Amino acid sequence: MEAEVREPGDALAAPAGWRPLATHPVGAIIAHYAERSFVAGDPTGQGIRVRYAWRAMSPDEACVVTAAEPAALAARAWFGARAEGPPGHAHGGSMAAVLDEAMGLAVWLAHRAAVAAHLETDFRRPIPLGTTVTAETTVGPAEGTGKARATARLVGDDGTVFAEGSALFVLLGPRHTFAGGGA
Ligand SMILES: CCCCCCCCCCCCCCCC(=O)SCCNC(=O)CCNC(=O)[C@H](O)C(C)(C)COP(=O)(O)OP(=O)(O)OC[C@H]1O[C@@H](n2cnc3c(N)ncnc32)[C@H](O)[C@@H]1OP(=O)(O)O
Repeated sequence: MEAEVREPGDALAAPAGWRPLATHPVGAIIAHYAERSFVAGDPTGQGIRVRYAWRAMSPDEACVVTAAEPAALAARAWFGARAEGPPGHAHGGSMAAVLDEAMGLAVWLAHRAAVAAHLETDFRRPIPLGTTVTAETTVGPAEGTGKARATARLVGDDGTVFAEGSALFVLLGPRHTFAGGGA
């Protein structure tokens, strides 16, 4: 039987100073993708619920210069009973999945469509089921022929850092074939 887990209520709302992702011109496309994704695609389910937000970056903050409107991406993420790993706590894979997608979409927003080539995760503290955290992301500039590094961390509302991730993304170009799907 699944444990009783506190519902997020309004906790998934965008943090102060942030706006829903769908209100950004590129973010609207990303939000469309997120609606179908394994991570954010079940906004009322008992697994992971994720809601993305963006804010404009000031010129001195924007290490990314390729985007027309440099924007930072954050997510609010809630871990429900179906995201369980250790009893009463979030599965590490669910935490890594949130980090991965938040970084990936941050790279999309900063550069263009990309996929993760390499992902690292440090689990710092267990996340009790029913907790809502903020996924904070940073994205570096484009490197070489089309790569970008990103970081993300899952932070509780009391400042607890639950997990940290870093990843290398390959920016998709004409030689890549990720536009379609299915076997
Ligand atoms: C309309 C448009 C729709 C588009 C629609 C897209 C749908 C996508 C949505 C995703 C939204 C985000 C979601 C969350 C992010 C995921 O979770 S994405 C899913 C997980 N990732 C994957 O499935 C990717 C699987 N891997 C691959 O397809 C290929 O290995 C890759 C990553 C595309 C790279 O292939 P490639 O471009 O042929 O690679 P290659 O030329 O060998 O390497 C390019 C560069 O990357 C480096 N590199 C490659 N792999 C690695 C590695 N593992 N470690 C270190 N360096 C590496 C190479 O050394 C090289 O560096 P340079 O020589 O340029 O300095």
